Amino acid sequence: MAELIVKIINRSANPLPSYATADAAGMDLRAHLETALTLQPLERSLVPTGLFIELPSGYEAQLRPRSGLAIKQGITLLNTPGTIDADYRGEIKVIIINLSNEPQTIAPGDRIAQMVIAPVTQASLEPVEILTTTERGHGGFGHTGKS
Ligand SMILES: O=c1ccn([C@H]2C[C@H](O)[C@@H](COP(=O)(O)OP(=O)(O)OP(=O)(O)O)O2)c(=O)[nH]1
Ligand SMILES: [Mg+2]
Repeated sequence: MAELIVKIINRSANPLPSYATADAAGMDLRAHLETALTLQPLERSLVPTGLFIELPSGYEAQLRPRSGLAIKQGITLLNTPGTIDADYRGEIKVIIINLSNEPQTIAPGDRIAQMVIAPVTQASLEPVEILTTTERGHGGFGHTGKS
């Protein structure tokens, strides 16, 4: 696999994110918190990571939920996938929300999300009057049925 260099500053006491297995797609991000954070049902919070990255131009970082947190605690990312632009120099923060019926607690250092680095394609828009005809046409939103 091609190696891509991402510069990183870590202002937290947590270890740097890393790939947990040989072919893991994402690196887990940890909460940079002083004290535990409890979210009431449907409450959301912007959780700092203490991490600042510099991506090469032409790449983004996507912040995605962790499935274990989602199924066990109903915690997900409100804006999934969160987008970290290559020109962003601020702290990476994670917007978590508690979609369970009970209060849920995040402890300092907990792994709250995963970060996937992905290539970006920027497009040029070409204004036209007519688009090409297709079999699908305007059909969408369940147009082809369920089974
Ligand atoms: O979950 C997220 C989403 C975004 N960001 C940072 C990095 C990203 O480059 C910047 C802007 O994100 P986005 O474009 O999603 O937010 P916006 O509401 O459009 O803000 P802006 O007007 O600053 O682009 O905020 C995060 O730290 N966490
Ligand atoms: Mg934006």
